[in-house]
Amino acid sequence: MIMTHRNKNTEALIKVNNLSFAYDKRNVLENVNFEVNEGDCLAIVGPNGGGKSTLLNILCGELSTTNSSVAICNNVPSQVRKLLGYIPQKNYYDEQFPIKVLQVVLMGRLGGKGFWYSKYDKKIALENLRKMQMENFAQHSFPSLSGGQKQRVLIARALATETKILVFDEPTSSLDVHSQNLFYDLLCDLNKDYTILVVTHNIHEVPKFAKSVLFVNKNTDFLSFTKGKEQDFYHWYQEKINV
Ligand SMILES: Nc1ncnc2c1ncn2[C@@H]1O[C@H](COP(=O)(O)OP(=O)(O)OP(=O)(O)O)[C@@H](O)[C@H]1O
Repeated sequence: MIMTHRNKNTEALIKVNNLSFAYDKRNVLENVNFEVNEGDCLAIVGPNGGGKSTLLNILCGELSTTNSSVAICNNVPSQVRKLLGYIPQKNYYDEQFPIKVLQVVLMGRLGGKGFWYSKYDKKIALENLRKMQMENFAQHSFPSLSGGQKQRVLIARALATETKILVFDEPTSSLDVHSQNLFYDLLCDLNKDYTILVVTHNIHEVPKFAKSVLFVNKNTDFLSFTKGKEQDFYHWYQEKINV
């Protein structure tokens, strides 16, 4: 297992440099440093309350920092929100609201231009539904889909923003074992075209998809993952969690 340092030949997509963040003067992230290269598939792990969601919110531009400690493609996150496609753990639609699958994906095309979609937007939405093998569900009611199908639609919505980085928050928490395995196959497939970040508590699933791992517990530690060296990863994780 090779620890911590990255190949510097390519410029990192995400650069975090001496990031600290506090809620009400209480630091929840302290002196955080890491980089994510294009094509990486990064698992973000750590205990409850360690700061994973806070870090994601900063990367997605939802929480701002006072200095220039975070750069996405050399920009401040809030200026390049479209570069990160966030796929939430749960969907936040009212389960009774009769929104169609295609309308959910078209939301990925809203970009400060109001609720107006062009033919091109519709083409992009349908193309991404096809990629997720959900094209035949375009006119179905979104709330009527299964958890796994909803997840594929939400991925299609993120892809429709023409994003570079896909960000998953606890993606397998409501999936059965078969759907989890299908999801990890899908993740590896998506990773051919997109850089991926996955927040997970499912440590035993990490070796199925991760190329690197970030442990977050106020501070962070970064690990490059080597296939076949899973035991090294588990030891590293145990050491971190027992501190
Ligand atoms: N909006 C907020 N205001 C004040 N404190 C907050 C807020 N959001 C999170 N916190 C606190 O910040 C700390 C980090 O929370 P965060 O949700 O980032 O951790 P996490 O690693 O994502 O946790 P989990 O694994 O439980 O989802 C926690 O102590 C939490 O109580």
